[in-house]
Amino acid sequence: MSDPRRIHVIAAVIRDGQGRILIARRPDHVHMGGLWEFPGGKLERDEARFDGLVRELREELGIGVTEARPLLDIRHDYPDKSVRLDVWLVTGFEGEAHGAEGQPVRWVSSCELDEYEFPAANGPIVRAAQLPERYLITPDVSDEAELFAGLQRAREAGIRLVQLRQTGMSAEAYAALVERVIAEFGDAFRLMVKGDEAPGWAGVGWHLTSRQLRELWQRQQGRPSDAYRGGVAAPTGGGVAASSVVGAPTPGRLGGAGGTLLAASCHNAEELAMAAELGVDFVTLSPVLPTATHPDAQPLGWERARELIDSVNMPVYLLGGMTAEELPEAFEVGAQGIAAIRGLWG
Ligand SMILES: Nc1nc2c([nH]c(=O)n2[C@@H]2O[C@H](COP(=O)(O)OP(=O)(O)OP(=O)(O)O)[C@@H](O)[C@H]2O)c(=O)[nH]1
Ligand SMILES: [Mg+2]
Repeated sequence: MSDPRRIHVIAAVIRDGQGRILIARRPDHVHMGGLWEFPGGKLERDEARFDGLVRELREELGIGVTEARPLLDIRHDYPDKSVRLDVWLVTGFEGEAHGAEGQPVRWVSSCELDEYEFPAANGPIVRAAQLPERYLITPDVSDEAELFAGLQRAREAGIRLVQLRQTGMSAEAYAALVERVIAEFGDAFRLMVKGDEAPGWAGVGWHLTSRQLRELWQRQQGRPSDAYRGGVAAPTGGGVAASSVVGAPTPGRLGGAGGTLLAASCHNAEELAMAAELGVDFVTLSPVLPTATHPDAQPLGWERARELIDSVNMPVYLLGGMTAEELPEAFEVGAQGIAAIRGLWG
């Protein structure tokens, strides 16, 4: 299972009370020298992961970790070495972080992360650092006032990522609704929309159905990246974010937190692999638990969810029977967090 030649690295996304994140610059002479990184280093033999995290942050930054949880676990093969980047989110620490080994360190907002150059493996880590732990998918509601009241409650509950999922609407009516939601909640939410092509509104992301994911993946096979990008109608308003990750293996990607997020709905290993190959920013994986809306669907269960999350290097939101109560279990199996319709619709 685990390859003994793969180097197990613990890295930390450290978030302060204002939501800023700490990055450090790697010395010029080391592997990936001169690039920015999330502080951390190699786990020692027989060392527990949390102990390794605490040790590395004491050595490199002079801080004592008091609160942390796993954020993302990725495997990456550089030409000269293979790493497992075991990334933790640190939300509590004692002491003032400083470059204890002489390295420059900087506190930056999550959007500013896009402006720094990181090693190639770091793209998904940057995305995980920028994405919240709850992803609200709006339920079908009969009237717009009810929808807006629910969105207002979501905003007050601190929800920041929302998919506007209104079924049975014409494309025109849906587009008009999106514009009213942007006018009312544009600053509060990262909005994700459905549709046959990439949305044209600045900052609004596109959430692919699994059928669209498959079509997009098939169209991309054997095509140069430009053809792919042209083929899916790259967003006009938001623009395509320049990838800040050196040598990122994601030709033709539409994603980028500063630009337009691209997400996909996945249900199995095959769809997850397609999403990974397309370089989407994040996915939902469902159904994890039985739900009233899909009583016939066979739920994955937590252990299968864990295996599937482990098979890809992307932030995964678990969907299906999720409420905020399931968050600790979702983190435990390696998820970015939970996605829900009713479970997050206060
Ligand atoms: N700490 C850290 N390492 C990363 C990141 N991204 C990434 O590809 N790596 C790779 O993971 C490995 C981590 O090694 P490191 O140099 O930090 O290890 P360390 O602190 O234990 O130092 P050491 O060289 O003194 O043993 C390097 O090959 C580095 O290129 C990141 O964001 N943070
Ligand atoms: Mg290090």
